[in-house]
Amino acid sequence: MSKPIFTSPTIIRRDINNDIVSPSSPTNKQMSLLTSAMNSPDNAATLSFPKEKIKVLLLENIHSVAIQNFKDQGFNVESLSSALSEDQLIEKIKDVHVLGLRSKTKVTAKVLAEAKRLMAIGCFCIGTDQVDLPFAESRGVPVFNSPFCNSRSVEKKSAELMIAEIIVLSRKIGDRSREMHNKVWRKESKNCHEIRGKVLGIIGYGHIGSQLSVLAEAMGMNVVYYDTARKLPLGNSKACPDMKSLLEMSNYVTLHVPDTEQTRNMIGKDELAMMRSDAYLLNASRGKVVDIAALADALKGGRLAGAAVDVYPSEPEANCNDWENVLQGCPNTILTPHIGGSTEEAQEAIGSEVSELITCFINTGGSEGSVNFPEISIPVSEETHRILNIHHNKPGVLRDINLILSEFNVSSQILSTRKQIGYIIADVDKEASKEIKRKISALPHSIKTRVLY
Ligand SMILES: NC(=O)C1=CN([C@@H]2O[C@H](COP(=O)(O)OP(=O)(O)OC[C@H]3O[C@@H](n4cnc5c(N)ncnc54)[C@H](O)[C@@H]3O)[C@@H](O)[C@H]2O)C=CC1
Ligand SMILES: O=C(O)CCC(=O)C(=O)O
Repeated sequence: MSKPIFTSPTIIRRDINNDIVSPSSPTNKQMSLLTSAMNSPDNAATLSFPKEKIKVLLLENIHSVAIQNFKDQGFNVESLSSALSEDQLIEKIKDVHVLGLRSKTKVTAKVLAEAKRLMAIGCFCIGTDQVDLPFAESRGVPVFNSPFCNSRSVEKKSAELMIAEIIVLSRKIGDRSREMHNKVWRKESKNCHEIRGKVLGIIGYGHIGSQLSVLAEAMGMNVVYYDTARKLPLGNSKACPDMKSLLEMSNYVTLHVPDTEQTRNMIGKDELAMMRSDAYLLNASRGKVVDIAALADALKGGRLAGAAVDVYPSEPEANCNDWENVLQGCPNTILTPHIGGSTEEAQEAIGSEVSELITCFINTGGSEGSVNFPEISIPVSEETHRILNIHHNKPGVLRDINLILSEFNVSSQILSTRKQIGYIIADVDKEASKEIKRKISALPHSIKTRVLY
């Protein structure tokens, strides 16, 4: 899981070249630590940032380790405990360079269109469905996440949570506990079962699903899974040819798929009807994957033995005391407020990983770990300046860039493309960087160009 991460701005090591520095603070030595020259429509003139002018907006209570990492870089950090609505975000995003969020803030095309200075987005979680990734890509904004750190609590944290819920459902602990709090002593074993020897059906056998598979087998369960991609079966687990066969044979069905057009409402009335009437459904993936009205009907009608739900089609932006949901009051139903990734261990690891990926991108241009951007990095050199160029991926653009570069001494160069954009890093002679930057910025297909030195 660990990737080499640059936490310090090693490429930038001397006083800023006055030709490139913003006239507003030419003597600030700090400015030598980071110079960013972006040619987006709003800041076509060369811009150089003192580090404290890099504005980082963190939403949804991101772990303090991330705040500290950004502050250690000298960035200006604002951290809020809740999500922001689209309108609130549009208002705030205008002068933000780095946006950090978790699962609730929606970064729509409308928001991104206003984000003229945005250099990077950090999803301090696994899922990235809350960000319009193609639009961010088209604007040259890389999105980073933490695909692994969250996993054991969801995989690891979450996988641990799922194991806990499987046992709690099987022994009806939720209902018994609620009764005890209401003075009811009801000791019974009817419809309570061991999990050993039971079939766990995992839909989505990725990081979380496969971690869960290992834990479940260790507890004596038989694991089957269904995934649209070919997956290596871990331990004795077995792939199902289709979702129907998994639904029919499983005592527990657990969902670990991303939110996509294909997975929305993938469990509805028909799929619930395929499940055994003594089976349980668990969903800690995304709320829209399950039709919760149909699930509530099945639970109330006794057509399912219970459910554990962590995610909902609509979730509040912050903690509240007036949350309402159709699943409230359903028998043997555990409802949790999207806590699959909420352990201190996971939040700290995520905070650290994502802030380091973003810092690396800002300080060196290295884009490894991005989910919507060409992933490249090359070692930094003391001897050169670094040109970073993001451009529309059109025929001829590389020829035009290389024509410019061919006039100068280039010590290293790397290019990678995705559907819409190309990203090039070139290390060039120090004296030439300003001119190269100016020429490449002027190319019709350039989206953003930065110089690091
Ligand atoms: N409740 C919570 O707090 C958390 C929820 N999550 C959610 O869990 C999801 C899964 O996380 P990971 O396992 O890390 O993701 P992953 O990307 O490693 O695995 C997802 C798997 O689902 C499969 N898949 C995609 N579409 C499918 C379909 N239509 N049918 C069957 N399989 C399909 C993929 O091939 C992949 O193997 C995340 O996308 C996120 O939405 C993640 C962390 C915490
Ligand atoms: O903890 C969170 O806010 C989000 C967890 C989650 O859903 C994810 O990692 O995708």
